[in-house]
Amino acid sequence: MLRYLPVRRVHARQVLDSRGNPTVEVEVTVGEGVIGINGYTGRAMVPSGASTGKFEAVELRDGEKGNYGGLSVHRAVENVNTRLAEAILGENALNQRFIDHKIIETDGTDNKNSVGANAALGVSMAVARAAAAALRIPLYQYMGGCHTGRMPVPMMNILNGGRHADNTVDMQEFMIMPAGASNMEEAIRMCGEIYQCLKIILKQKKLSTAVGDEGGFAPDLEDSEKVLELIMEAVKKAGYEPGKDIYIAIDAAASELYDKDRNAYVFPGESLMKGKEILRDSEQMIEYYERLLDQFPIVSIEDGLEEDDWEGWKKLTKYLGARVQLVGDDLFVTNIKRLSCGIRQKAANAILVKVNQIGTLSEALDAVEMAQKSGYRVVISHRSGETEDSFIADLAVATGAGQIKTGAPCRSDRNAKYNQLLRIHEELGELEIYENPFV
Ligand SMILES: C=C(OP(=O)(O)O)C(=O)O
Ligand SMILES: [Mg+2]
Repeated sequence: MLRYLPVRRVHARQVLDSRGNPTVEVEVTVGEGVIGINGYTGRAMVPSGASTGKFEAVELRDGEKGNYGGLSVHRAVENVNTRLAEAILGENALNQRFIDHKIIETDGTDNKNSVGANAALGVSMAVARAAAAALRIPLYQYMGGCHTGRMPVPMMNILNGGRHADNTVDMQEFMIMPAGASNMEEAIRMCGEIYQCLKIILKQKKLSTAVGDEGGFAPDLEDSEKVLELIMEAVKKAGYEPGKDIYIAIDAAASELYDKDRNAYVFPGESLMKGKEILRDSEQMIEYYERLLDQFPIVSIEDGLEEDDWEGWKKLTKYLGARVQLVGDDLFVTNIKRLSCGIRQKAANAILVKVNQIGTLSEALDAVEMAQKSGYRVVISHRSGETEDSFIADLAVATGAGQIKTGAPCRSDRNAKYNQLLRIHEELGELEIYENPFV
């Protein structure tokens, strides 16, 4: 029986992400024999956010001494090749929690600012991949266990705004959810068809079909209502019924809109398009969401308020929590300390899980477990800066999260995840579970 699988080699290098910025790639080789003969290698690439929460673990970049305008990650790469390698060489790759403990101990800070969350995560994910490879089982099964079979409903971001695009749309993400599909393949097909219909509609209306960071279209539009009307049109044009086959999810990314000095959320694009300044305070934001819920089949609102406004989040949850999923992204940053604070206060009712917000796989899994035990829903998520690594597709299946947010179906960094889900769909066959999380 294989109980001890020693880490034999740890190696990192700098590669590029989907925004053309440097990121960390790590390879970990495990096994008894000579490297390359009896060893198994796992490789992982680390994503990167643009609208990062201020409580996230720290992504280490080189700054003034680096290149790529300071964005290079040579220091993080060096930390993998020296400090983290020393810490885990010879340790058992089958004990992910112990490996992650060694990573956390080596870093020694609260927010991974010593080795860098990018260095930490690259090692953590690569170890999991190598272990799964050595056991010759799929990654989702290694992380999720023998009963794994629940596929995630995609939250597919087809219209980008906020920090992810240079248009006048202030809210960051407008997503479609094929809750009416019967399996993963159908879900991805429905979304893909709607995406193409949206492109045709935008073209007909002489609106831009250029895309934002996550591959969603990024035209200049007046306000969120206009965005949602266009999406409704695209859903119908593709032959689907809004509110039955397709639901809507929004990521307001409100921390990015919040102006502390004015204690209000500023909508610069809407202000520009309407020729007057549009500001909303916390209460007005809640009223605004309520109006949108009355008009459109929205089932999920992420980061509806900013990351420090616990009182606002409590109110938001009290007023709208029974009606809609309220997802904490910047609010929780995949951190069990912040999540338990939210659970205690009844703030939000779901968590967005981004592995690089916390920096190790075990800590991300702890956040998923805490949420699920507390009746909070879970959405596994990509970052706006992504790579061809499809790790989160396996993670979404492994955790049975039921939802995945991983962008539009038109860029290889996003399709890496959808294509992996299609492979898992094929592998699971009739045993696949695909359910509408909102019934
Ligand atoms: C994916 C997101 O964006 P970023 O990666 O820029 O934080 C998000 O805010 O949910
Ligand atoms: Mg978000």
